[in-house]
Amino acid sequence: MVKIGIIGGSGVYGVFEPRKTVKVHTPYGRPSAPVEIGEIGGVEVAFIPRHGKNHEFPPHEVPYRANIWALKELGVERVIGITAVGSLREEYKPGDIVITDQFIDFTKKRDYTFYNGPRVAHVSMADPFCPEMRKIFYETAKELGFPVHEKGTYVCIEGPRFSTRAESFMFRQFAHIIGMTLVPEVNLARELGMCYANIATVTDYDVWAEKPVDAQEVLKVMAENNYKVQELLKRAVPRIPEERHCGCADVLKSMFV
Ligand SMILES: CSC[C@H]1O[C@H](OP(=O)(O)O)[C@H](O)[C@@H]1O
Ligand SMILES: Nc1ncnc2[nH]cnc12
Repeated sequence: MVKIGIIGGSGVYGVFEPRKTVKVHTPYGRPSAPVEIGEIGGVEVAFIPRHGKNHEFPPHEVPYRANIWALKELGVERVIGITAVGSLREEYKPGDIVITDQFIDFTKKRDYTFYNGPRVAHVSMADPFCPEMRKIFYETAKELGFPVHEKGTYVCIEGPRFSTRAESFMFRQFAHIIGMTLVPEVNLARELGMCYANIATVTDYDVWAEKPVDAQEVLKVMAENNYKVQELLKRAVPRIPEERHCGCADVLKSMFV
C-alpha cells in the first residue's frame, strides 16, 4: 500500500521517476492525471499533478474529489499538497517556503464534500493541517537552510483571475499568502480521515504591492524554486513515521449526523 500522496501544483511536475502509472476511476470521475507511483528516499509515494499533465485544469476545474478519492483508494493516509502562492506581507518573500497552518476560504463554487446526502457530515477544520507532518517539514527546511515560515494563513480565492488591488488590501488584513487551490483539497482529505500538509512556495507579491502579478512570473519563479521543494521532499518524506500519532483521523468519530 502507498501511504504517502503528493499533489503537485503549478510548476511542479514529477517529483520522482515513476515506477508505474495507475489509471484510477472514481465515483467522481478521473483524477487530474493517471497516478504515478515511485519512491522518495526509499518510501513509496503516489503523485498527481493537480492541474493535469499539461496544465489543462484551471484551479476552479481541478477534479479535487477524484484526486483525493484516488489517493485514498491506493492506500494513502497522508497527503502533501504543493502550492505556488502570492505574498500578502512584506516579510513573506518570493522564494520563501511556508508551512501553512490556517486557511480562509474565498472560493465560490466547488465540490466541497463527499457527503451530499443522504449521509451528512460536518467535519471539524479548526486545525486543518497535520501537526506531525508540519513539524517535520518546518524542521527539515530549516536544516536545509531554506527560508521558511513555520506558519501562515492561506486565503484561497476562486480564480482563475488574480485579485483586484482592493481585494488584495482586504486579504492582507487577515492572511499572509494567497492562492487558488488549497480549498477544497484540504477539507476533502480530512473528510476521508487523511492527514494533509501544505508546502507553499511564494512566487510573487500580490497586487497590494506596486507591480501586478502575472501568471508567467508565477511559473518562472516556481520553476526557479522547484529544487527547494524537491530537496525538502527528499529529506523530509523518509522522516514521516509510518504510523500516525497526530489524531487527524479522529474527526471521523464525530463528524456524521
Ligand atoms: C499559474 S498562476 C496561478 C495558479 O498558481 C497556483 O497554483 P497551485 O496552487 O496549483 O500551485 C494558484 O493557486 C493558481 O492555481
Ligand atoms: N498572487 C497570487 N494570487 C493568487 N494565486 C496565486 N498563485 C501564485 N501567486 C498568486
